[in-house]
Amino acid sequence: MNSSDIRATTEAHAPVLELDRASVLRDGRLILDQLSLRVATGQHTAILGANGSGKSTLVKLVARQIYPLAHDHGRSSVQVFGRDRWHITELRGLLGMVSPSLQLDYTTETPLEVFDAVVSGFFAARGVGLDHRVTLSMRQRAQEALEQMGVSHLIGRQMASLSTGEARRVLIARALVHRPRALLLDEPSAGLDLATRRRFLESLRQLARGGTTLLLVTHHIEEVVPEISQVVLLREGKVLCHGDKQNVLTDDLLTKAFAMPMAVQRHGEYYNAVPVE
Ligand SMILES: Nc1ncnc2c1ncn2[C@@H]1O[C@H](COP(=O)(O)OP(=O)(O)OP(=O)(O)O)[C@@H](O)[C@H]1O
Repeated sequence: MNSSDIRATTEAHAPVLELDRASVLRDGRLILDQLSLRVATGQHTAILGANGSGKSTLVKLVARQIYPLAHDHGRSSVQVFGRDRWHITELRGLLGMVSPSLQLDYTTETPLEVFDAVVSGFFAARGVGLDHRVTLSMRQRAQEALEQMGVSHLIGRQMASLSTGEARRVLIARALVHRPRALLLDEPSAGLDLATRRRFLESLRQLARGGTTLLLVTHHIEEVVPEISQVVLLREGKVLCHGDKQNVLTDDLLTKAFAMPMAVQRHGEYYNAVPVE
């Protein structure tokens, strides 16, 4: 099945993500404990939590790198675009993913040129191999995605030579070659300076406005771009609270989530939180 067939057979209105009491056990420890949440198409969402709250585990669960405990009633507790079974390359066509560990894989010293890094997204491969048939339309799409992320000037450079912010944009361009319905971004602005972070967040806003559902997993409240309406707070592998951003980003709830007195600040359409002395 090619990616357009997959798109056609995947319900257009199925939620991006639906967790129904999903639990994950690792090394005998319950790391995610009966997590329930729903992200509808177009419902840009941030999943926030302190270190160790279970964010990376949740990302792995959605990416099908790990599996939840089975329910007695048989229905899987994790549905992505209305399905629980996915071939990973099929899933990438609909749900683009960028994470710090992916970035590490693509910026090692093993040579990889920027355009190849992006166009090889069509083959879910690291770079273009002899058995890959890169069509003209793939090339055009890769070029468009690089332009969309403002990094087409980097074509010809090696991935290992890019700054953190440049590499992050290139990897988002790679995820965008399929025109995914949603993007799952794990700690997207980690390692970016303040100005680069703001510019980067502006490009995420444009993607959101263009119809790509954003699913942001982070402990940085300031990454919650204005388009994000829903916030899920995780604490110790459980959903502490989820709902509209203005009801969740409160002193009281963030104090509980981070186990430290916190004060929420608003800067225009952005939020921040600082520990209270
Ligand atoms: N394979 C594993 N075996 C045992 N414990 C694990 C395993 N993977 C994660 N954990 C534990 O599960 C908890 C949640 O880990 P996870 O990496 O999901 O948290 P996180 O919210 O992503 O943290 P951070 O923000 O620090 O990356 C942590 O206490 C971690 O030590």
